[in-house]
Amino acid sequence: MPAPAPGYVVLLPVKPPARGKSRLVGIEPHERADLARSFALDTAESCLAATHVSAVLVITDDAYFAADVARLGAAVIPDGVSGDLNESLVQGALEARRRWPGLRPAALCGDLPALRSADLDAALAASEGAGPAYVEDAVGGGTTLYTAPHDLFRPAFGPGSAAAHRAGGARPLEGDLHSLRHDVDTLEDLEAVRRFGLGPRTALASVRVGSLG
Ligand SMILES: Nc1nc2c(ncn2[C@@H]2O[C@H](COP(=O)(O)OP(=O)(O)OP(=O)(O)O)[C@@H](O)[C@H]2O)c(=O)[nH]1
Ligand SMILES: C[C@H](OP(=O)(O)O)C(=O)O
Repeated sequence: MPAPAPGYVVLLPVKPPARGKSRLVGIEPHERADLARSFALDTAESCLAATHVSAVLVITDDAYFAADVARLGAAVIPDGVSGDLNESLVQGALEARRRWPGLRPAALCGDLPALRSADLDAALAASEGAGPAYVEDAVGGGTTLYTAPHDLFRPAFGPGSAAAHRAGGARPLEGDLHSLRHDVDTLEDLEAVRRFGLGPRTALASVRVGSLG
């Protein structure tokens, strides 16, 4: 009989919304921050609703955002190394291991405002097994999810991250996983994910952005 699937702790890094999502151009700074914050809260909520997710650990240096996401039920820690996403994820994984020793870490981008819990569950179920695994983004070349047992956890997010994860021994997860592959960097990306169903905060925030209406 196969061993039972491990539960996962999602590590969700979120740049302070007032500084993140700089490629959302042509809107006011407060509108960009409102969208960035909404993307991350909707992503967190979808993670918390996933069957294979037993905990969500948000990594952020924004105290206001930390309070908002904690109200949803996520745990929160600050960046381990400010400005270094991958090192902060490594430190987040160490903290996750201390808090939840039985859970496998999965790093997920916080800009998936149309994420469906079913897609996340499908990816996590498919990542069972010994080695690291990742989900390539819809554009190609980037990564939206990376998971590995603690001893092999070496995230390499950033430009060319899919190739970097592959070079590090991770296997790409196949399948549609549409809502999980579509991270939102631009307003065009936001339009593209509407067909999957925007999370509630993002839907409202996009109505508040007059130029999107
Ligand atoms: N905690 C933390 N999260 C980060 C950091 N850099 C990026 N992230 C998060 O990692 C995920 C992927 O990053 P990007 O798509 O590059 O997001 P971004 O930096 O807000 O966007 P751009 O300004 O367009 O580069 C998003 O959830 C970001 O909020 C960091 O230094 N610390
Ligand atoms: C974090 C990065 O995402 P992007 O900035 O390309 O959305 C990646 O794909 O590794």
